[in-house]
Amino acid sequence: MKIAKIETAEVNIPLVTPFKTALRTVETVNDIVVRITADDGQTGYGEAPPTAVITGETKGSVRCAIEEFIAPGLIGMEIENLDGIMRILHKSMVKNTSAKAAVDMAVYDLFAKSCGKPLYKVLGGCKGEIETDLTISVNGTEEMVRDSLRAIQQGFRILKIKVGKEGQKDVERIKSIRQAVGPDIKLRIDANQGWTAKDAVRIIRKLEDMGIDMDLVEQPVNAHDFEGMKLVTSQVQTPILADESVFSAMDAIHIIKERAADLINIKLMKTGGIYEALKVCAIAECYEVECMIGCMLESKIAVSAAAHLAAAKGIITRADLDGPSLCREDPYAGGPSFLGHRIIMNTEPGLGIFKVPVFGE
Ligand SMILES: C[C@H](N)C(=O)N[C@@H](CCC(=O)O)C(=O)O
Ligand SMILES: [Mg+2]
Repeated sequence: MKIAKIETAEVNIPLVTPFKTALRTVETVNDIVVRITADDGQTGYGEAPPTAVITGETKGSVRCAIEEFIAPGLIGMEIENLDGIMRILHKSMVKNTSAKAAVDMAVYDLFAKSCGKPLYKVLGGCKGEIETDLTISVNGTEEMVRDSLRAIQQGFRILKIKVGKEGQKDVERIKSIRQAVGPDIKLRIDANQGWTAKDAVRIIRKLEDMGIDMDLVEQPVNAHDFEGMKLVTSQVQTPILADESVFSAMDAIHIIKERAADLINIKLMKTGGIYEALKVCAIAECYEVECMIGCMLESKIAVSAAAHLAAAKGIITRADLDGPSLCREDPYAGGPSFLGHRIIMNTEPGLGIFKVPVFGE
């Protein structure tokens, strides 16, 4: 089975409510999708969100990277030569990790289809189901409490609370949500780089002193502030998760060896896809550092690829794969079922997705 054609298109899906973090506010999932067609007519799908504030990519840069730099080197290659494809893909240009991820997942989709198995089984996994959290956007405290209670009514047992706007208000936000949801709901706190290291230590310690239990605090300080990450990790009890600080396997080695975080958030859009994400998993396994699998504002194609990786790897113990739950509609057919907090893996080969309307299917 050879790669015959690589196409891109744009998908636009409104969100249920605006998605707000310390870095940005977004109202729609407006991503680039990829279709790779093999010479026997089989298709593989991928997706890349233009998360300029995190990866530096835009819709235009993703399309240009795929069409002008990545695709030309891959046309005609045998899908069975997965290692060769990945080496060429990753050498095609530096950075542009979301563009690479979209092509990488479409290749893995086709590879798994050629094996006749769902991707997570090809990757050696056997988890048929995984649990995701749901993100609560950063807003006024009352609105965040309301959104948290609604999420619980929908069945979510883990909430990812966005903060990082104003230190004192963030303490109020987290305290009020904990009081409203009770002790059994897990709270993950994501500051999206919004605090200074000293702020972060003060805020987290204050919450700890009030007896407020947090599953983890994600990316408290600037992505490049390794010393800050190290300081926070060493000064608080709550586990610190590196998100924007870890893109590649080399970043993971650096963060882990420096003890600059307790946990790592793997996102295909940061690693450049499954191939590099597997290396991050291997490194994390060596050091027994647990990982979370996360997503950007992605629809079901990209989040399905992440779910397959999570279903395959034991070192991924947490999932923040709420992209499809944040979308108002699901335009695709097939793939894992996203039923609130439950993600049930597909039994069909590959990612399982078989209809992507923007390609006229
Ligand atoms: C959507 C997911 N729950 C999430 O919060 N992802 C990112 C932010 C992604 C974005 O801005 O698109 C994160 O920081 O973990
Ligand atoms: Mg994050």
